[in-house]
Amino acid sequence: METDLRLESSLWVGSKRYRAVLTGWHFNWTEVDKKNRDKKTISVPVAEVVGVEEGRVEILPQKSVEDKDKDFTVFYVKRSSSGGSSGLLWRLGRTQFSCPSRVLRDQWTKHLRTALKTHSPLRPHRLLVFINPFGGKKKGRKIYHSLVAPLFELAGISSHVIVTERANQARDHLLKKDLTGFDGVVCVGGDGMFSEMLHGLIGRTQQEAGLCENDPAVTLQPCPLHIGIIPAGSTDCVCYATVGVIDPVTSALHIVIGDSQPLDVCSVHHASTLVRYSVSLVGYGFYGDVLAESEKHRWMGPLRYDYSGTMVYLSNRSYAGIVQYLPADPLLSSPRDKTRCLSGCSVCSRSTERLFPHAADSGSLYSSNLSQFSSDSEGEWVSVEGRFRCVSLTCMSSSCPRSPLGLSPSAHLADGTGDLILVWDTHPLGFLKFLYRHTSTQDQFDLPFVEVHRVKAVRFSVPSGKEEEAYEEIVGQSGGIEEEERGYVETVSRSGSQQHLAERDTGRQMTNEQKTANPFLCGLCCSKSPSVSVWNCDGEILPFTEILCRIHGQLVRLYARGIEDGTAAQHCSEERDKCERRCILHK
Ligand SMILES: Nc1ncnc2c1ncn2[C@@H]1O[C@H](COP(=O)(O)OP(=O)(O)OP(=O)(O)O)[C@@H](O)[C@H]1O
Ligand SMILES: CCCCCCCCCCCCC/C=C/[C@@H](O)[C@H](CO)NC(C)=O
Ligand SMILES: [Ca+2]
Repeated sequence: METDLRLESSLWVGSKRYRAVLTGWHFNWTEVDKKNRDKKTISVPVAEVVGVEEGRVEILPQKSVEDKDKDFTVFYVKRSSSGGSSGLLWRLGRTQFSCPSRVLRDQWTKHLRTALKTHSPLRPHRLLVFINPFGGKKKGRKIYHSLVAPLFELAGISSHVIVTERANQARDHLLKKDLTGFDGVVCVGGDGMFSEMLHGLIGRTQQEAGLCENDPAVTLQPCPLHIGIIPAGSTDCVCYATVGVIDPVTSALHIVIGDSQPLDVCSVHHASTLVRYSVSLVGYGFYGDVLAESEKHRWMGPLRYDYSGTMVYLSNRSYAGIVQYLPADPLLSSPRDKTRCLSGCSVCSRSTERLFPHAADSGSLYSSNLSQFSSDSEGEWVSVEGRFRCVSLTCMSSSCPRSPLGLSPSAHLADGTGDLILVWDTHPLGFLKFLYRHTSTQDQFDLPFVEVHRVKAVRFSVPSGKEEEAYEEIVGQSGGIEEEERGYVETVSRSGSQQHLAERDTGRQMTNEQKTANPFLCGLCCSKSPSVSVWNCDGEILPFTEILCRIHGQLVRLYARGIEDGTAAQHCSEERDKCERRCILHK
């Protein structure tokens, strides 16, 4: 009874008879009672089948095969609801089937394997894995070998593993070494390790394409290799924001089945030079200060962020700045439209068509000649000046366990824009309210001193008097912050094009930047407030204050699928669980 990939037959799970059907996209099995009536159906998308093995196979705690020649075992993604994860937590499901004959068993295994190949074209075959042995609780090696490697083996993925011996080893490897034959790279660590992957892969891709990363106006080439993140750090924000949970097994399963999530990347430039790339937060003021303060208390572990957050909050600082931004098209989406970027997000899908208009013709996302920035940069820049508690630019929601909806709950992972959040100076209780709203579902933008703009580029500079003032602070002649300057400065002006803006990053500014880079680092221990903060770029402190940021739509791809809508995914999984429980009871 088979046509192409379709296969249908009776199979047994334990003592129960099932009618099993492979339709190409789905593998279903329906319990049939003694009167031939259908009972519950379990349906697994072929794309979520991890592996198919002959015999009765277990892989945990270690691989064992009972070679019954009429049996086969199917491993697949099973959604778990434990810990309130709404089905975002994935586990390896396993069902052992018995066939009436060996011929039928071979037909099933052959058809299922062919269906996998046909319907999951992005499954990796060969991966380059970097483990940071010192990340987080220093469990990277153990996490990889006990939880991840068995899943890779089951899925037939061969991996080349490098345990790093120094910071930036992974980045340098990706920049210089032969990467032929690899489908993707995987980091086992935290956001810092992910950042190494990001810089290595983007840099390598631009080198090979002959593009200059320093020029913010250049359209960068998207990276051909996918990035997988196995969370094993003390901050795993990128993993949380793209998968929805911080769990090595879930992330390994997303890699194994070849999920693909494009991601916007922000390039940060100073004086016409690339400083860093970011996917999450580029933040000045509060978030920069918290990071700088937390560096002094690394020994506290992840608790250092809470401690430093409190200290910085109590220090009650605001900073003068000029923020210029290039708004994104307001007709496409808005940071206050109350939507969430979920798996299969329509805003991001429409952006793919806009960002890669020729991809459908050529069959590849990577072969189109992009002009996303140049064509859209015709829009006008907006300029605001005043004192800010914080200035944050985030390419994604930047959700994390501390702030489950994130810095900008309606931001999109892959729409080619970022959200610029301006928190003007306000009284301490107002700012506390703003911070507190990050932890709840209350709208953190519904406050009179907060603005949010969906943007394609941002430039930040310090008012000219402040540069000199900051310099004087270093050499000990400064007068500090002038009280009457706190609060709004109602300047909204229009300035020239992005090209023009880049040209205005002069050598003179760079000299002053270097002068102003350091005073904050001793800020909290000094009695006087510094007049400049530092930039927090995905958890790294930038050495410059005056920067230009530009968002590059979908520059990299992760082995992830964004946040799934819990209810739909959960329903299928619960049905599957019920069936498995019944089978176990009847054994
Ligand atoms: N073998 C190594 N020795 C020292 N540093 C390393 C090594 N391998 C990677 N690193 C660096 O360690 C930094 C932190 O690593 P990672 O992000 O994996 O862990 P983390 O615990 O989340 O980090 P953090 O301590 O910043 O919270 C990264 O920026 C990376 O460059
Ligand atoms: C009164 C309660 C105050 C609680 C304030 C909680 C605010 C939480 C906001 C978290 C934002 C996290 C943004 C993400 C940052 C990452 O990019 C970066 C890299 O890991 N992490 C850090 C710590 O900078
Ligand atoms: Ca975005």
